[in-house]
This record gives sequence, C-alpha cells and structure tokens, in this order.
Amino acid sequence: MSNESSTSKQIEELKRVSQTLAFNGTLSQYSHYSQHNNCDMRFAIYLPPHATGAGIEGKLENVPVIYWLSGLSCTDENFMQKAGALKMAAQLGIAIVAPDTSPRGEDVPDDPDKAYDFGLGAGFYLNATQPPFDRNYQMYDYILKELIPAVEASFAVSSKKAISGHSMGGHGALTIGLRNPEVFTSISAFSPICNPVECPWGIKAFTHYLGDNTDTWTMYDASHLIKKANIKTPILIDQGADDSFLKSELKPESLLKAALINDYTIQLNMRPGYDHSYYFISSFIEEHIVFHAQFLQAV
Ligand SMILES: N[C@@H](CCC(=O)N[C@@H](CSC=O)C(=O)NCC(=O)O)C(=O)O
Repeated sequence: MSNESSTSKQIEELKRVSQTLAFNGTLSQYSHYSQHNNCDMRFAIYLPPHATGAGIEGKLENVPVIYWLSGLSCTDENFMQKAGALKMAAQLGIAIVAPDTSPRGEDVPDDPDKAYDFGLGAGFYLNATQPPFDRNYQMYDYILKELIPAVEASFAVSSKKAISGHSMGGHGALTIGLRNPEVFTSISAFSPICNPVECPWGIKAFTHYLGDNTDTWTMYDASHLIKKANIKTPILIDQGADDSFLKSELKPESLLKAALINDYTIQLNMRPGYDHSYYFISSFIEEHIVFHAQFLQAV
C-alpha cells in the first residue's frame, strides 16, 4: 500500500446492520465510526460463496474486491439493489464493497438548499479543506485509510482490489485509482465526471469543499491526473450517448484528449441510446466485472 493509503488511525469495530443471502453468497450492511469523517458511516459488502464457506467443499478463500463508488444522491444501497452485479461476482469469486457517498448525521453540514449535488449524498470522494465541511467531508482518506483497511481486517478478502463507480462515483474511481496505481489493479467507470474543474457540479462542490484557489482542485480531476500518470493502470469506461448530463457535466472527450498527451490508452465505449440511469449500468456491469477479474485473478 502507498503512504497515502496506509492507516495511522485505529480501525473501529464494525456493526452488522443487515444480512441476506444472494447467489449463495452474503449481502450485508455494516456501520462503523469513521475517525476521518467524524461520524458513523455505513457500507454494503457482497461476499461470494468462496468467501463465506459456502463454496466448493466448504473451502474458505480470500477473494479479491471491487470497490464501487456511487453517484450523487446515492447511499450504500443503490448499486447492490439496482446494478445486477451479484450473480457475476458470485460466479467469479469477487467481493464488492459499496460505501456511502458522504458523511451523514444531524451534525454534518449540508447544502443550505438541500440540493442533491452538494453536501449529504455528494461527498465527491475528496478531503475538504474549507470550514464547516472540513470536519466531516474526508471521503478520500475515509476510502483509502479506513474503509479498505477495515474490510481487509474483517473479511475473507485478499489484498487485490479494483475500483469502479458511476458519475460522481466514476470521478471518485478515476481520481482515487489514478493517484494510487500500486493499490488498484484496474479502474472502471460508468458515465464519470471526467473534468470536474470545468463543469457545474464540480465547480459548485470544489468551491465549497476546497475553496477559491483552483490550483488545489486539480488533484481531484481525472483529466489533469491522467496527464501525469507514470503507471498506466488499465481503464474501462462506458458512457451512454443519450445521457442528458453528457455534454454539460461528464465531458469524456476532455479525459481522452488528456490521456493522448501521456500516451495513456483508455477503453471508452460510447453506447448509443443509453442514458445516465442504473438501467444503463445494469446493461453492462457484467462486462466491467469480467474486465476487473482478468487483473484481480492474475497470479
Ligand atoms: N434523480 C436524482 C438526481 C441525481 C442522480 O441522477 N443521481 C444519479 C447519479 S448522478 C451523478 O453522480 C444516481 O445514481 N441516482 C440514484 C439512482 O438510484 O438512480 C435526484 O433527484 O435525486
């Protein structure tokens, strides 16, 4: 693990909130206190039968993990309920972890207008530097320094991991993955916000979380990070061509242009007729799991 992802704070106890059986594996929700976000956080984890003792001859295996980062307005539940990912994860023996998209709680500051694109449900996977958000909105550190170590200490998982996400979560997957190439074997995204410093969602969030000095924004912008990437982690992106956010918010062309400067090849699939929804994600999620499997399962 890189210095960025090594943990210095104690891993807090996980409390199981729910558990159900799916494709002979377990889908569970856990809550734990986050010392980075200063609040309780919840995440969902799907463990395939290989990692629960329900696999062949009851053998328990340490399985690789795909971390899934959801988009604006989501919780830990949207992906598990809507993406249709669990069957393929069960077949291939891959765990999936889906954290919440922001800190939560009555004491956590929100958008004054309760808008869906900032504050609760919209943590943008960064470390806020501006009050009052800096006390709780430390999602970048939360993922790398708390969630991943807690999962690896608590479940039958290996240290092999990939990262994926949708929209704001696609931005999270690209930026966290590009900044930590030694941590993640592969990166994928559906409809990611590719150049947040140049789009309304990103400008609003970054102004409030990071302040007016836009020089500090680029470390959370995939189109900037990809130009400097020394290690070229494999990247797969799927984008609906009829996505209503495509031109104003997502800008995959900016990422492709920046990647070209660094000779970084990205597989971008433009999907005619598809929109921004989970119907789109569920149509192609199995391809993403198979994409990650080839790197996660390599010996
Ligand atoms: N309909 C939502 C608007 C927000 C929205 O479309 N959220 C997307 C992600 S957008 C970029 O990050 C989403 O995944 N929604 C959850 C779902 O289950 O579809 C609203 O008004 O809240």
